[in-house]
Amino acid sequence: MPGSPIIELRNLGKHYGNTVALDDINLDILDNEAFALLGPNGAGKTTLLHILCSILTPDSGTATIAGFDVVRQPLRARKNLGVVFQEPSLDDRLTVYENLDFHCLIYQVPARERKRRIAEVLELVELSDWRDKLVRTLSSGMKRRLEIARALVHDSRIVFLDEPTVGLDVQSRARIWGYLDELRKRRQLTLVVTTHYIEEVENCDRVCIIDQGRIMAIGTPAGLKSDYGHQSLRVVPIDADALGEIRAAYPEAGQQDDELVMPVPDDRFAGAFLARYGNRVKEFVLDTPSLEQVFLALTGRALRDKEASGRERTYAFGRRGGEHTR
Ligand SMILES: Nc1ncnc2c1ncn2[C@@H]1O[C@H](COP(=O)(O)OP(=O)(O)OP(=O)(O)O)[C@@H](O)[C@H]1O
Repeated sequence: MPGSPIIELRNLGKHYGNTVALDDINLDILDNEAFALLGPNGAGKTTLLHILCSILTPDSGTATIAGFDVVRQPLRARKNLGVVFQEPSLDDRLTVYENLDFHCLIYQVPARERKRRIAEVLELVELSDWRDKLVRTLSSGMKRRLEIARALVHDSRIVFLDEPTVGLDVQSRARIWGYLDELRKRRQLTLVVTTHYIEEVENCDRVCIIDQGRIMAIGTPAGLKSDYGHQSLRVVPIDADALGEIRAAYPEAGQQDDELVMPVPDDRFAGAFLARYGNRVKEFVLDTPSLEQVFLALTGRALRDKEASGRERTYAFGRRGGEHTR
């Protein structure tokens, strides 16, 4: 169960020249919750995570992790943090084991514990059999799993994942969420995830919708849907006459090809429509509120531009030969 705040942001601001990346952000993330930052391209998600990791310095405001200020006490703030960055950051000239061992060394994991912890995280992400393989021989899905293992190996209490599933196929994405769920059952862990896959944030305890550096709404997926979503009725009339008749009766209906979409204002609406036009339609679907609708209502945009950016990144990654040697 989520507990008290473990990450606290107060009046946090960050500019790049004239671009406002974060505008007066106030936010508490709770111990042991799965928290999603959802926003389109350029919303400020990566900037926020980079400030929390002490990679970037904010222009104004404060951010603390477990009570430690990320600017004044960066080492202590980072001690309990595991990070999976958007861009792959493994050393592909080393083996799976060596990557993890090196990370343990940096985080001062005692030598006698290293082997056990590495074996544990490799088992979790199903890479035990790949322990001695060079990272360059792994598929992109396996590399992501290894990065997750690396973020966990120093027993981090908080894990940041910046677009952990971007560029992966549906099965690999489901697998990664499977590991994260399993992990949260095994131990206390706060997950902070940025994603543009709306279906992924349904798994999270709370979702923060961010756009142009500002928080638009925070809540549970169900709470956001009931506060900002709405039901809609989609019908396909039997012919052009029926379509014209229904359009005239419901001028608020939107039209897509031969389908009409009507906002549902109350519980009686669908029944009343059916009683009147039931024999004039060949398809009738009552859509439940979705987070997509919530996002659209709050930002005035769909998340599609973000998808293009994810794809571009994947292509860029492919152009570099699918490898990263940072
Ligand atoms: N180094 C930089 N120099 C100038 N502008 C930047 C820099 N990094 C980010 N920005 C701008 O700041 C804003 C926030 O970017 P940020 O990368 O934090 O967004 P994001 O939500 O993580 O999007 P994405 O997932 O596409 O990276 C954007 O307008 C972006 O163009």
